[in-house]
Amino acid sequence: AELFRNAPPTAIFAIGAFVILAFSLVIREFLNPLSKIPGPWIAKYTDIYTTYQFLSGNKPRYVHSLHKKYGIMAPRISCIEFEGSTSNPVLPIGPVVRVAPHEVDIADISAVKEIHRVGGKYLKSEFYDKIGHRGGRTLFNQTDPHLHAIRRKLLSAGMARANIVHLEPDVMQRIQLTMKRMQEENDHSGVIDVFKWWTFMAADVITELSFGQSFQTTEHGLKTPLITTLQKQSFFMAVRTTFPSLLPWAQLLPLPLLKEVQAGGQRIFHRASQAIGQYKRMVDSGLNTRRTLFSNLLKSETRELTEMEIIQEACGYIAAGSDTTAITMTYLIWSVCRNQSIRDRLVTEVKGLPDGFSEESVRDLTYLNQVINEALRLHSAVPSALPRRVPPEGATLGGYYIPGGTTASTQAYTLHRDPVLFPASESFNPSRWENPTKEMKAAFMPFGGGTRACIGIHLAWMELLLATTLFFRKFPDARVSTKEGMCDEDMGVKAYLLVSPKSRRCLIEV
Ligand code: HEM
Repeated sequence: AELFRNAPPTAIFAIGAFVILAFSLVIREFLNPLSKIPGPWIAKYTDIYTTYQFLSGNKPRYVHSLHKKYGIMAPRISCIEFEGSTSNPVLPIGPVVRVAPHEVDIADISAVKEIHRVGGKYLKSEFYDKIGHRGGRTLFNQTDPHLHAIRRKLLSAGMARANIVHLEPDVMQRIQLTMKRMQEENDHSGVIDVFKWWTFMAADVITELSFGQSFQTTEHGLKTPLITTLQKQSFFMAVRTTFPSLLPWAQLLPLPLLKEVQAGGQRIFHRASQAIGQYKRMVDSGLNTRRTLFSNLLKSETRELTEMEIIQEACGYIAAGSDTTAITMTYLIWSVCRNQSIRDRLVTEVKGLPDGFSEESVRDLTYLNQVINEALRLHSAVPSALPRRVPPEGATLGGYYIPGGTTASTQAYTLHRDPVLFPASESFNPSRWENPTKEMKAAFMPFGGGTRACIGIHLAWMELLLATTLFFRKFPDARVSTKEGMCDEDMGVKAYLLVSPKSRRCLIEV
């Protein structure tokens, strides 16, 4: 009391305001239905710690640790039911955890399936509004379901399996060139940086298929600013979505990182607009009749998207279709090369193919498919939260009522590490896919799911099948190098929306 009597009025006012604020926060939290959901205390009041984990490239691991830690406190769901089957009645990880005041993460498979259902009501959250460079809208970040459906319909024909099959020769040639260039690097320096070459390969495939002409990074073999941007784009996306209001001021603020993020987006946009402009002129003058992913959209009689919309879509394809494939291939090669028995079994299978094999003939190779599935499981290129908004009426997910407007995220990192479905989940074991259960298949979501599932899945699978086969046919003795200080730590993961190896390299000796 003595202290208060002598305190200046401003201090008393400040303390009073603080007490009232703290009290109202506690009351609000007490009345909030989300307060029943287990999670760390800080997540009830602020998203600051989760944002810190996101910007540090650690959010998927952090959220997974919450599922493990708070699993014990969660109400038990009697079972996860799928048609005709019942799984283990005890969930070993928490089905729902709170990660921020208005965000929960869901690992209960039935709830995940409901969220990512075709035609479902869980729309992409406002997180996606902030992804595009200068507010650009693409299929990937469109949050309006009606506009998304129109755009998806337009782009689906190009990405359909029937069309992708026609593009196989281009993909095959590009991968063959990548093998040749890898061999040259090995002859020259004794090691191959496969992360670099897969990034070149994937960037060239998607640009060639989009514009009828690749950026030719495989030919030049140089890490151009564009390639560096692609390798850093996941981090750039994290910055863009965390500080959206600062970005328009990037040129005026003394923050080099913001300038770099803006310049990166600008670089991809500039290259895409040049390439689309050139391709369109050739199509208009009848000089280029090569089939591409955008052929139909560029024909003058059926022009349904403006040139600007096609450029933005092409930027989206470059961003979504290059790093994802390159990362998957890099971790696949690294994982296989670390285990001689896995490598030898795969080599035996692919060596048996005749020269001049096609994708058709590798599509059903048993062990090859198991290896790819396991790489997509353990080293998902998109392991992180795919945030969706709970519909206005609210929903019961994983045994909890979640009010409308809450962000319900799901992350492949946790789904792919369910210890019941994937025992010894941290080990790379392709044989676990010999006889996958329905539950394993349901939990396996490397390409997302439902209406917003990856449109590039057929192209991605074609690249993964052909690149893995060609690599192990050409380099049957491939092993992880220890030259230049290469060690497991280099392959530690930085995970934003996409992952990348910490050191941005993966050295292999062949
Ligand atoms: C191994 C390679 C790939 C992986 C793991 C992958 C993964 C994913 C995932 C998880 C999503 C859902 C994202 C979300 O819900 O927010 C997605 C969507 C998407 N992906 Fe892929 N992707 C791959 C390759 C490709 C390729 C080659 C393309 C080619 C352009 C592509 C284009 C897209 C697009 C445009 C979307 C948005 C679809 C929509 O919202 O309708 N992806 N991808």
